[in-house]
Amino acid sequence: MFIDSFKVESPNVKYTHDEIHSVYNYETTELLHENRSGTYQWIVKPKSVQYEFKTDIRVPKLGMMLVGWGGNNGSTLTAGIIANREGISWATKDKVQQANYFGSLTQASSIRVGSIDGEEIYAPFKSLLPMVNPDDIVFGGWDISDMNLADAMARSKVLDIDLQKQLRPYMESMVPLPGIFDPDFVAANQTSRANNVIKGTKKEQVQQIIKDIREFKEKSKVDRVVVLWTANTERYSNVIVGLNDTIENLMASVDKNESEISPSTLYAIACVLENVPFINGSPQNTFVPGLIDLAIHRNSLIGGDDFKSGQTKMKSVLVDFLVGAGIKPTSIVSYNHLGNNDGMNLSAPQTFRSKEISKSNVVDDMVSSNGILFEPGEHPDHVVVIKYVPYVGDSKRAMDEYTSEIFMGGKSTIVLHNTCEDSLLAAPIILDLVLLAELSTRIQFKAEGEGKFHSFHPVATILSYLTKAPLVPPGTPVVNALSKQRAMLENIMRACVGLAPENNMILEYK
Ligand SMILES: NC(=O)c1ccc[n+]([C@@H]2O[C@H](COP(=O)([O-])OP(=O)(O)OC[C@H]3O[C@@H](n4cnc5c(N)ncnc54)[C@H](O)[C@@H]3O)[C@@H](O)[C@H]2O)c1
Ligand SMILES: O=P([O-])([O-])O[C@@H]1[C@@H](O)[C@H](O)[C@@H](O)[C@H](O)[C@@H]1O
Repeated sequence: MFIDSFKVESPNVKYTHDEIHSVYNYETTELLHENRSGTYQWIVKPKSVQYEFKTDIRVPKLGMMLVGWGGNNGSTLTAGIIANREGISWATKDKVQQANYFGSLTQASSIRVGSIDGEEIYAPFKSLLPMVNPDDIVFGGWDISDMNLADAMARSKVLDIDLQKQLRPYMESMVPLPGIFDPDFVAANQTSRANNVIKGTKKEQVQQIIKDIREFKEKSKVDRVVVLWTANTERYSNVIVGLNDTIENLMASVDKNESEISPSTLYAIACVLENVPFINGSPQNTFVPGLIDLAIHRNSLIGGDDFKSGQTKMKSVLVDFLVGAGIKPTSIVSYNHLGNNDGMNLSAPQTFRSKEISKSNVVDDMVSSNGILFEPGEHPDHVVVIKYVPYVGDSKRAMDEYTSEIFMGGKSTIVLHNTCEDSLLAAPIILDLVLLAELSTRIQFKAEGEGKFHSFHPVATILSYLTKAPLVPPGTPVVNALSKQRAMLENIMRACVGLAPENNMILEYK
């Protein structure tokens, strides 16, 4: 059965007019490696830590500023939200299609809240905590191409033409602000697009982005802004001692107009200085060490990297299943081709290399979780290929071959083939990233013994379900397995309303 909403009644949860306060017992373990009677043993001690969560339920009016607004993802997301807001339907060759949010964790997935009379009861994911309604989001952003959003939607060739015609009047007046462009960081084939760029030194460019955010806030009367990079994949920046390794060195490099500071890092600096959450949807190392330190120092949310949309999402499910089932994946070969502007930009070796890195590390945590299958340091062969094939446009083809060793020396090969519009996968992920980033800034918590409530660590691991290469604070484990990432997010939100983590035991029926 599906219910629309629910309220938790518990001595551990208090609702006031502006917050939900919950007291939550976190059941965890403490590990010790101790010498007991001459031999070292691992001792695992269950432990319970009491936490308090405070969630501000006053949902702000939210502005979403996209870097690369006029790209395939940016124009598709803008179009999709307007179509949902306006209740637009359109004729396809199969049927009359209604706008929807399929593919969005927050808008189109559900959570289990319990069972009654032998029936499981589910509710919308978004009913867990008050979140911004996508209908109320105000759009803005930057693009190095000055094309308005209606023309950009047509250029991207993603949405049905009947839908595009209906959306055009809403999108024609939306024109991206000039962006920071540096041809050294993207493929040479992108330069012809760059007719809308911010001039000046790097310091002046950062100042311009700050001014843009302030003016956008003022004009659109939003309370909060989240900025998200969905612009071209850049090459990796070189991380160099003295250049970008500390806050001071990074800021001094901006002042000195050092060429190795990338456009994405400049946008991120501006956001951190303005205390505006900044999310990186592409694979490059925007978050150089000096920037991570700056975000920590100013307690300003940063999250990334690289939307986990298609092939990699499948990989973080399939390899988790294989390793969890005691099957040993030994070779993973992932190939895809696509013909959109993203594919064209990735045809240069240096930008492809950024993607190769974010797509390759995704199985590491699953492999290292099973020492029965894998020796320390042993990894499956893992190859990632991307090719640019203009004819297929945004309709990405992904082909994967997984070979595994099974019982008694047997071999199992699984082959997957997926054809799908890349931007229709990414757009709902962008929406979720922005909504969840905003929500997480309204949550405060403290563990027993901690005097004051505080926010989550500014490096937002809570967003990792949505990214290929989750950015984590130094010394924090990276989790790529999709089910674990989803459970982490859902369980933290459940804790905020005093609900236990979903444990799937269903003991009441055993
Ligand atoms: N679609 C997916 O499934 C998916 C998944 C993961 C990551 N990504 C990443 O998302 C990004 C966007 O993808 P897309 O298909 O929309 O690409 P796109 O090329 O269609 O759009 C990128 C836009 O960014 C603009 N741009 C480039 N550099 C800029 C800058 N410095 N400042 C402002 N604007 C700039 C371009 O003019 C373009 O309009 C890519 O980096 C891609 O790798 C996409
Ligand atoms: O999420 P995923 O399908 O593994 O990865 C995708 C790649 O396969 C594709 O080549 C690239 O252009 C997209 O931007 C995205 O990164």
